[in-house]
Amino acid sequence: MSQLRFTTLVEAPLTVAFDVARTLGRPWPEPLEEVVSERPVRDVYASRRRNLTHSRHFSATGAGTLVDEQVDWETGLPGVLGAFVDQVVLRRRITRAMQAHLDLYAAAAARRALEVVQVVGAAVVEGSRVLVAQRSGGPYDGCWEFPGGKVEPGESELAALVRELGEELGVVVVPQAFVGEVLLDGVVAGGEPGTSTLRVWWARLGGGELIAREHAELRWAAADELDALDWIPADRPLLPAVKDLLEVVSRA
Ligand SMILES: Nc1nc2c([nH]c(=O)n2[C@H]2C[C@H](O)[C@@H](COP(=O)(O)OP(=O)(O)OP(=O)(O)O)O2)c(=O)[nH]1
Repeated sequence: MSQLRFTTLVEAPLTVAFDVARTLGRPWPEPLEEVVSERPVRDVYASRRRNLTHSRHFSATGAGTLVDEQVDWETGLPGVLGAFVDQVVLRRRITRAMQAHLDLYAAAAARRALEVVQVVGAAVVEGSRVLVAQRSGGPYDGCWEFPGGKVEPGESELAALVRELGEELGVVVVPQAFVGEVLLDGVVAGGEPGTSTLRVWWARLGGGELIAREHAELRWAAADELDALDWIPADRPLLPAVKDLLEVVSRA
């Protein structure tokens, strides 16, 4: 079996990176059959006739979505001819097709990302506790969340994080590192349901006095208290990463 791997960093949230990749289709004219699809993290396509498999894995990073692709193929032709076709002819064709496709894809995803409202949240850590906030009013009334909000047009994600925490809690925060990203399946700011995501950053307090200006309650929660809170459901997949963060920060 021959194999090629490609990685592309796309300036787009997970959902956009995934959806645009699927809309553009495969780098080959020949249709492939879908084998696995787990939006927004993974898809696998295969062609039985050519014995070719194309897998993509999408993961969130601080700089955007990392798309990891792998192409496996085997013509099944015997002997030296088979080795030549697999190792030289097809390898060259697949490389060329992928490179042309990936340039177009990254540009299309970055353009589409500008139309999607992004939400940022902060995991503010002090010692071995993280700040959690209870929403007041609206569809998630009474649910716990990471304080933050929507990124405004033209604003950077981290500028939005600092602004939102200043507005909501009266504090200055200093972002430290990216924690994780989850899909928001509801409508955010009138956008298409399921396109926005929440990206959470570890942050430290840099000044000011905490005040709940918009929330019902603020609480410093230890790792073993997180699961029992009534979270906005979309946030739950982030809890393992936040617990890991608490462990690392409290040990440092
Ligand atoms: N801030 C925050 N929002 C979250 C979380 N989880 C989650 O699903 N959301 C959703 C709820 C809202 O639909 C959207 C964020 O909206 P928001 O109301 O907090 O944003 P905002 O401060 O910019 O709001 P606005 O009043 O200016 O419209 O993201 C979370 O942990 N933190």
